[in-house]
Amino acid sequence: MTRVALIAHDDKKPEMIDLAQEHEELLEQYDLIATGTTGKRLMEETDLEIERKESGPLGGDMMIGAEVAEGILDGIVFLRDPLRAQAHEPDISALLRICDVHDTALATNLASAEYLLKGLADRPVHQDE
Ligand SMILES: O=C(CO)COP(=O)(O)O
Repeated sequence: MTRVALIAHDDKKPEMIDLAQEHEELLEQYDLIATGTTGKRLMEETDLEIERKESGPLGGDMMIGAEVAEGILDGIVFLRDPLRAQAHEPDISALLRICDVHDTALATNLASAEYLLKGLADRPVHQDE
């Protein structure tokens, strides 16, 4: 099953919730994971089942990065706040870097998130899945 991570910084959580509500049928087809608070908010506002990792500042980005390194994650929608500094910036940079290392699909704004979510639905499924 296609495995997708959803992450949003606080000021971007309303956008993430709108995105998930708009594409709920599509997202239901995916195995979803999220950082702690993003996952909690999404499950409150949609009927989606989401595996929650730690909150971002407590290591959630790194837990998702570990899945990228393991090769078990197909894509990430990470709605970052471009206007506010984050205390866990090193973790965020590490997650972005490991996505590039493993060529994992990563969308960091709404416009690209829509392409990513729709594109993953059309992608050829690997034989070992
Ligand atoms: O900080 C985050 C990503 O860097 C998101 O974490 P939360 O979903 O727990 O708010």
